[in-house]
Amino acid sequence: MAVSGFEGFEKRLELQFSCDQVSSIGLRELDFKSLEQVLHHVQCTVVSALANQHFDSYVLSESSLFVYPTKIIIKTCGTTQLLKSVQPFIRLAQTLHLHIVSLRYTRGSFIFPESQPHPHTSFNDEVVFLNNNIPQTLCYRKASVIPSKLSSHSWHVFSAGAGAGVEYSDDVTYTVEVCMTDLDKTLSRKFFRHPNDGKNGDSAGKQMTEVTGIGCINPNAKICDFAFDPCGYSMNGIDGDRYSTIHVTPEDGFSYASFECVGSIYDDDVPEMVKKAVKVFGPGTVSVATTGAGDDVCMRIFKGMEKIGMKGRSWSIDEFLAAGTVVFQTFTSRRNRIQ
Ligand SMILES: C[S@+](CC[C@H](N)C(=O)[O-])C[C@H]1O[C@@H](n2cnc3c(N)ncnc32)[C@H](O)[C@@H]1O
Repeated sequence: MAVSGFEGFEKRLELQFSCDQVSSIGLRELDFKSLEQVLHHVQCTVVSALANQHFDSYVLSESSLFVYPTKIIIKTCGTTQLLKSVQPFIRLAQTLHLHIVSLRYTRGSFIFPESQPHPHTSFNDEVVFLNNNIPQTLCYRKASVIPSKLSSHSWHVFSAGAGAGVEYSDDVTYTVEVCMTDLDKTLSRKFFRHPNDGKNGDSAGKQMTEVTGIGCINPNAKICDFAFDPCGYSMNGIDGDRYSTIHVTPEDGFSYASFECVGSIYDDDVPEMVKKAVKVFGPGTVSVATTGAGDDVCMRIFKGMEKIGMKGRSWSIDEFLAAGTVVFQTFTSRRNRIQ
């Protein structure tokens, strides 16, 4: 951990691959040892895993990894070097005759930016690194920092694709990334372990899932959870072909929690899930970045947040040829106002 405190804000990478003849399991064919070697470059490890017929999910020492037949999603926090996984993942996929067709990198604003190692020393450094480490075939590129009215919350996006709209052309799903800071202190305490409780990371995590209400956010999801010692919590939820994930840094002074899930334009349970997830933490500030959803989904998220006492502070939109529309909303709790 950095001397200042633990950096909760995750870096997130989504890599989409394609192949002339994709086997039914595609990237899921990669052996665990190869994945561990990539994670070694990033500087994190697997602490727990869960899979179904659609994808594999891993809880990491710093956040999560999801492996689908043609897609990898990895988010890591702390001082991990996430972008060092780009080339190794592309090379591993090539061994299965899969080639990369799009990449999306997103993150919020670090609480402790000065503690980040290269290439995460600044967004500019990250963009230079990405431009130098992805193939020329990903020629539709754009980097943007989406601002908000809260100086502590901006949304950093880099997207690259082999064709305009290649990633989302026939995709009916969208992604919601929620970042929460200044968590309610009483609720945060639930993410601290009890000394000598005789539990391990898995059983303590299971108990946290139950007592905090996280298990009720999507009652259909199977959950893989882990409690860190002395505090901290991570979970992956799997529901058919959709994942959800929560990570919690409960320490006072730099408390942070994130919720991420996938929605479909054909159903409308995501705004309700976002509302339930935010209620678990009672945060002072919340940002919600929605990628590839329509206005009505964003409006329902906005209204849901206002219903639970959050005041909408900003709503910004940016367009990415390779990723679609990104809507970035911020909120503050009516219990306090943080600039
Ligand atoms: C990995 S978890 C969740 C990460 C997530 N991005 C977040 O901050 O919400 C981080 C929390 O676990 C705690 N923790 C305890 N042991 C840890 C370990 N070995 N590796 C990473 N975090 C650990 C940290 O202090 C922090 O509170």
